[in-house]
Amino acid sequence: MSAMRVDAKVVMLGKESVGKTSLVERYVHHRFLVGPYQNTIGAAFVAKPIQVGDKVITLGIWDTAGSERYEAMSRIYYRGARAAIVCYDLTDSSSFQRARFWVKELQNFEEHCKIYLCGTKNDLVEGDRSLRQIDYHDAQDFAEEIGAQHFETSSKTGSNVGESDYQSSAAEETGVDLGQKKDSYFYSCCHSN
Ligand SMILES: Nc1nc2c(ncn2[C@@H]2O[C@H](COP(=O)(O)OP(=O)(O)OP(=O)(O)O)[C@@H](O)[C@H]2O)c(=O)[nH]1
Repeated sequence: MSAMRVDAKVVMLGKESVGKTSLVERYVHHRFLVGPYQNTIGAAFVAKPIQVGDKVITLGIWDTAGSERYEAMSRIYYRGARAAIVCYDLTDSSSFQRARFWVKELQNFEEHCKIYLCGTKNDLVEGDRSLRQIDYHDAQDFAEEIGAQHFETSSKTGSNVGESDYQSSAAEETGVDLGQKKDSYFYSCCHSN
Protein backbone atom coordinates (compact mmCIF):
# COMPACT_ATOMS: atom_id res chain seq x y z
CA MET A 1 0.00 0.00 0.00
CA SER A 2 1.51 3.35 -0.96
CA ALA A 3 1.51 6.30 1.45
CA MET A 4 -0.86 9.13 0.69
CA ARG A 5 0.78 12.14 -0.86
CA VAL A 6 -0.34 15.50 0.52
CA ASP A 7 0.43 18.43 -1.75
CA ALA A 8 -0.57 21.20 0.64
CA LYS A 9 -0.97 21.04 4.39
CA VAL A 10 -3.58 23.21 6.05
CA VAL A 11 -4.05 23.46 9.81
CA MET A 12 -7.12 24.57 11.75
CA LEU A 13 -6.31 26.47 14.96
CA GLY A 14 -8.44 28.20 17.58
CA LYS A 15 -10.04 27.96 20.98
CA GLU A 16 -12.16 24.94 21.79
CA SER A 17 -15.69 24.99 20.48
CA VAL A 18 -15.14 27.85 18.01
CA GLY A 19 -16.26 25.54 15.22
CA LYS A 20 -13.12 24.20 13.54
CA THR A 21 -14.45 20.70 13.04
CA SER A 22 -17.73 22.10 11.75
CA LEU A 23 -15.88 24.17 9.16
CA VAL A 24 -14.01 21.12 7.93
CA GLU A 25 -17.25 19.10 7.83
CA ARG A 26 -18.94 21.81 5.82
CA TYR A 27 -16.03 22.20 3.44
CA VAL A 28 -15.31 18.52 2.88
CA HIS A 29 -18.72 16.88 3.29
CA HIS A 30 -21.05 19.82 2.64
CA ARG A 31 -22.98 19.21 5.84
CA PHE A 32 -23.54 20.62 9.31
CA LEU A 33 -23.73 18.02 12.05
CA VAL A 34 -26.33 18.64 14.71
CA GLY A 35 -26.31 16.93 18.06
CA PRO A 36 -24.22 17.20 21.20
CA TYR A 37 -20.89 18.95 20.79
CA GLN A 38 -17.98 16.52 20.74
CA ASN A 39 -14.59 18.04 21.36
CA THR A 40 -11.72 16.93 19.18
CA ILE A 41 -9.10 14.89 20.99
CA GLY A 42 -5.55 15.55 19.83
CA ALA A 43 -6.20 16.24 16.17
CA ALA A 44 -8.07 14.84 13.21
CA PHE A 45 -6.87 14.57 9.65
CA VAL A 46 -8.85 14.70 6.44
CA ALA A 47 -7.56 14.64 2.88
CA LYS A 48 -9.43 16.42 0.15
CA PRO A 49 -8.54 15.91 -3.49
CA ILE A 50 -9.02 19.02 -5.53
CA GLN A 51 -9.01 19.63 -9.23
CA VAL A 52 -6.41 22.24 -10.11
CA GLY A 53 -6.48 22.97 -13.79
CA ASP A 54 -5.84 19.63 -15.44
CA LYS A 55 -4.40 17.89 -12.38
CA VAL A 56 -5.65 16.73 -9.01
CA ILE A 57 -3.83 17.79 -5.89
CA THR A 58 -4.47 16.62 -2.36
CA LEU A 59 -5.14 19.07 0.40
CA GLY A 60 -4.32 17.61 3.84
CA ILE A 61 -6.32 19.34 6.56
CA TRP A 62 -5.30 18.96 10.20
CA ASP A 63 -8.13 19.83 12.53
CA THR A 64 -6.50 20.45 15.91
CA ALA A 65 -8.14 20.23 19.33
CA GLY A 66 -8.84 23.66 20.79
CA SER A 67 -8.53 22.68 24.41
CA GLU A 68 -5.42 24.22 25.99
CA ARG A 69 -4.50 20.82 27.28
CA TYR A 70 -3.59 19.88 23.70
CA GLU A 71 -1.65 23.06 22.98
CA ALA A 72 1.74 21.36 22.71
CA MET A 73 0.27 18.86 20.28
CA SER A 74 -1.22 21.56 18.07
CA ARG A 75 2.28 22.96 17.63
CA ILE A 76 3.27 19.70 15.98
CA TYR A 77 0.44 20.03 13.49
CA TYR A 78 1.17 23.51 12.22
CA ARG A 79 4.76 22.62 11.35
CA GLY A 80 5.25 22.84 7.62
CA ALA A 81 1.69 24.02 7.03
CA ARG A 82 1.10 25.99 3.83
CA ALA A 83 -1.88 27.71 5.41
CA ALA A 84 -3.47 28.10 8.82
CA ILE A 85 -7.13 28.86 9.36
CA VAL A 86 -7.13 30.66 12.71
CA CYS A 87 -10.68 30.61 14.02
CA TYR A 88 -12.53 32.67 16.57
CA ASP A 89 -16.19 32.61 17.56
CA LEU A 90 -17.97 35.89 16.78
CA THR A 91 -20.00 35.44 19.97
CA ASP A 92 -17.01 34.81 22.27
CA SER A 93 -14.48 37.58 22.86
CA SER A 94 -12.06 35.27 24.68
CA SER A 95 -11.76 33.21 21.52
CA PHE A 96 -10.36 36.27 19.73
CA GLN A 97 -7.61 36.53 22.36
CA ARG A 98 -6.84 32.91 21.68
CA ALA A 99 -6.71 33.61 17.95
CA ARG A 100 -4.13 36.34 18.64
CA PHE A 101 -2.10 33.77 20.54
CA TRP A 102 -2.06 31.38 17.57
CA VAL A 103 -1.17 34.16 15.17
CA LYS A 104 1.82 35.06 17.33
CA GLU A 105 2.87 31.41 17.44
CA LEU A 106 2.74 31.16 13.68
CA GLN A 107 4.60 34.42 13.19
CA ASN A 108 7.34 33.24 15.53
CA PHE A 109 7.68 29.63 14.47
CA GLU A 110 6.13 29.16 11.03
CA GLU A 111 6.71 32.41 9.25
CA HIS A 112 5.98 31.09 5.76
CA CYS A 113 2.55 29.81 6.71
CA LYS A 114 -0.22 31.89 5.16
CA ILE A 115 -2.74 32.97 7.79
CA TYR A 116 -6.51 33.16 7.29
CA LEU A 117 -8.48 34.72 10.12
CA CYS A 118 -11.94 33.26 10.39
CA GLY A 119 -14.83 34.56 12.53
CA THR A 120 -17.27 31.67 12.95
CA LYS A 121 -21.00 31.25 13.68
CA ASN A 122 -22.06 34.23 11.64
CA ASP A 123 -25.62 32.86 11.53
CA LEU A 124 -25.93 33.49 15.28
CA VAL A 125 -24.99 37.15 15.04
CA GLU A 126 -27.14 37.63 11.98
CA GLY A 127 -30.05 36.22 13.97
CA ASP A 128 -29.36 38.45 16.95
CA ARG A 129 -26.88 41.32 16.64
CA SER A 130 -26.57 41.64 20.41
CA LEU A 131 -24.67 38.33 20.43
CA ARG A 132 -21.75 39.80 18.51
CA GLN A 133 -18.69 40.27 20.70
CA ILE A 134 -16.08 40.92 18.02
CA ASP A 135 -16.55 43.94 15.81
CA TYR A 136 -15.99 43.20 12.13
CA HIS A 137 -13.72 46.22 11.67
CA ASP A 138 -11.56 45.42 14.70
CA ALA A 139 -10.93 41.93 13.32
CA GLN A 140 -10.33 43.34 9.85
CA ASP A 141 -7.78 45.83 11.24
CA PHE A 142 -6.00 43.01 13.01
CA ALA A 143 -6.01 40.92 9.84
CA GLU A 144 -4.48 43.80 7.87
CA GLU A 145 -1.87 44.33 10.55
CA ILE A 146 -0.72 40.71 10.27
CA GLY A 147 -1.17 40.46 6.50
CA ALA A 148 -3.94 37.89 6.74
CA GLN A 149 -7.18 37.48 4.88
CA HIS A 150 -10.26 37.73 7.04
CA PHE A 151 -13.67 36.07 6.68
CA GLU A 152 -16.82 35.72 8.71
CA THR A 153 -18.37 32.32 8.14
CA SER A 154 -21.21 30.08 9.13
CA SER A 155 -20.83 26.32 8.92
CA LYS A 156 -24.53 26.06 9.64
CA THR A 157 -25.59 27.93 6.52
CA GLY A 158 -22.38 27.40 4.52
CA SER A 159 -21.85 31.14 4.26
CA ASN A 160 -18.30 31.97 3.14
CA VAL A 161 -17.08 28.42 3.69
CA GLY A 162 -17.06 27.62 0.02
CA GLU A 163 -18.97 24.71 -1.42
CA SER A 164 -19.29 22.91 -4.66
CA ASP A 165 -21.88 25.29 -6.03
CA TYR A 166 -19.22 27.96 -5.93
CA GLN A 167 -16.98 26.09 -8.37
CA SER A 168 -15.97 28.97 -10.42
CA SER A 169 -13.62 30.98 -12.47
CA ALA A 170 -11.02 30.78 -9.73
CA ALA A 171 -8.91 28.30 -11.62
CA GLU A 172 -8.71 30.50 -14.66
CA GLU A 173 -7.74 33.49 -12.62
CA THR A 174 -5.16 31.89 -10.42
CA GLY A 175 -4.37 28.49 -11.83
CA VAL A 176 -5.74 27.05 -8.62
CA ASP A 177 -9.25 25.78 -8.09
CA LEU A 178 -10.19 24.61 -4.66
CA GLY A 179 -13.79 24.35 -5.73
CA GLN A 180 -14.21 27.44 -3.68
CA LYS A 181 -15.94 30.73 -3.74
CA LYS A 182 -13.29 33.25 -4.60
CA ASP A 183 -13.63 35.17 -1.37
CA SER A 184 -13.66 32.17 0.94
CA TYR A 185 -10.69 31.23 3.04
CA PHE A 186 -9.86 27.73 1.81
CA TYR A 187 -9.46 29.28 -1.58
CA SER A 188 -5.82 29.81 -2.50
CA CYS A 189 -4.37 27.61 0.24
CA CYS A 190 -2.75 25.69 -2.57
CA HIS A 191 -1.11 28.64 -4.25
CA SER A 192 2.45 27.81 -4.84
CA ASN A 193 3.85 31.22 -4.06
N1 LIG B 1 -24.93 28.17 15.11
C1 LIG B 1 -23.73 27.68 14.77
N2 LIG B 1 -23.15 26.76 15.57
C2 LIG B 1 -21.94 26.28 15.19
C3 LIG B 1 -21.30 26.70 14.00
N3 LIG B 1 -20.13 26.06 13.90
C4 LIG B 1 -20.04 25.25 14.98
N4 LIG B 1 -21.13 25.38 15.75
C5 LIG B 1 -21.40 24.66 17.00
O1 LIG B 1 -20.36 24.93 17.94
C6 LIG B 1 -20.03 23.77 18.69
C7 LIG B 1 -18.56 23.46 18.54
O2 LIG B 1 -18.28 23.14 17.19
P1 LIG B 1 -16.99 22.29 16.77
O3 LIG B 1 -16.91 22.36 15.29
O4 LIG B 1 -17.00 20.96 17.38
O5 LIG B 1 -15.83 23.15 17.45
P2 LIG B 1 -14.24 22.89 17.49
O6 LIG B 1 -13.59 24.20 17.34
O7 LIG B 1 -13.87 21.84 16.51
O8 LIG B 1 -14.06 22.36 18.98
P3 LIG B 1 -12.80 21.54 19.61
O9 LIG B 1 -12.76 20.22 18.95
O10 LIG B 1 -13.11 21.45 21.06
O11 LIG B 1 -11.57 22.35 19.39
C8 LIG B 1 -20.94 22.65 18.16
O12 LIG B 1 -22.06 22.54 19.02
C9 LIG B 1 -21.36 23.15 16.79
O13 LIG B 1 -22.62 22.67 16.38
C10 LIG B 1 -21.96 27.67 13.18
O14 LIG B 1 -21.51 28.11 12.11
N5 LIG B 1 -23.19 28.12 13.62
